[in-house]
Amino acid sequence: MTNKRFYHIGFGQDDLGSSPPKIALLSGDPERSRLIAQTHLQDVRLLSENRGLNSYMGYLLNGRPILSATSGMGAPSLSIVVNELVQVGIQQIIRIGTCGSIQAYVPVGSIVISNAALCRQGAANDIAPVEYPAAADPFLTVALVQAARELQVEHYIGITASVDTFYEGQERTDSANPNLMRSLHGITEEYQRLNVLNYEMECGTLFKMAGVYQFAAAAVCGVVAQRSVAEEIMLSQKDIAIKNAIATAVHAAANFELS
Ligand SMILES: O=P(O)(O)O[C@H]1O[C@H](CO)[C@@H](O)[C@H]1O
Ligand SMILES: O=c1cc[nH]c(=O)[nH]1
Repeated sequence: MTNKRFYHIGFGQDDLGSSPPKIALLSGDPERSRLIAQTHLQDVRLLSENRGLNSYMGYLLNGRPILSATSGMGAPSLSIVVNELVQVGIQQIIRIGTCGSIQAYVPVGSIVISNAALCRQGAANDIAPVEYPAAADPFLTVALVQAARELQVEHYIGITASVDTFYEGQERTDSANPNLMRSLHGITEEYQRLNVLNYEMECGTLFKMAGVYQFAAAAVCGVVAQRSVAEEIMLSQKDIAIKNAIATAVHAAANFELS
C-alpha cells in the first residue's frame, strides 16, 4: 500500500480502508456521482471533490465496497481518471452515461448497453493503435443486460459511436458552428446504416484502455436525445433515462462475480 494521493482524483489507496473497492461506477457528471452515492450506497464517504471529479466510497446493499467516481466530459479527462483509478486498485469499471440515440427504435428514456464502440477519439490513439478493438468486457456486459431484464428496464444492446465533440462530431448544426466539415455531413445516417445505436463521448477510449491495462469495462447510457428527430436534449425525460441507467448499473455491480 502506498499513501500516494493521486493528483487528479485527489485520493489514494490509503483512503480506501482495509477492504478497498475493486469496482467503480464512473459518471461523466459529478452530480450523477453524488446522486448514486446518496441514493444507492451505504456508509458513504466523500473521498475528493478535486476539479469537479467527485469521488465517493460506499457499500452496496450486499456489503460490497464500491466507488462512485466522475470522469468529466470527453476522453482526455476520462483517460486521466481511469489511469489513476486503476493505480488505486480498481479492476472493474461501469460507465454510467447519457447519450443520443440515432436509431428510431431506441427511444428517449430507455438505456443502451454498449457491447463495443466505434472509437473516433484522439485520446485513444495515445493508448493503442486506431485499429485496436474497443470492446466491452463480455461478463460485465452480460451482468448489465441481466440487471436490465430483472428490473424490466427498456434496453438495447449494441455498438456505440464515441466521438470527441458533442456538436460537430455528432453532426449538430444548430450551434455556434453551422459550418460542419464536409467529412461530417451525413455521418449520422452512415452510422445508422452501420447499426450503430447511439452517440456519446467516452466509451471507446474506456474500452481500449481496458484492453491495454487489463481491467474489465462496460457501459450503460440513458438515452436523452433522439437524433433521428431532433438535435436537442429531451429534458423532460432526462431524469428517467439516468435513473434507469443507474439502477441497472448498481444491480449489475452487486451481482457481478468479482475475480
Ligand atoms: O452524461 P455523461 O456521462 O457526461 O455523457 C455524455 O454527456 C456529455 C455531453 O453532454 C458527454 O460526456 C457524453 O458522453
Ligand atoms: O446527444 C447526446 C446526448 C448526450 N451525450 C452525447 O454525447 N450526445
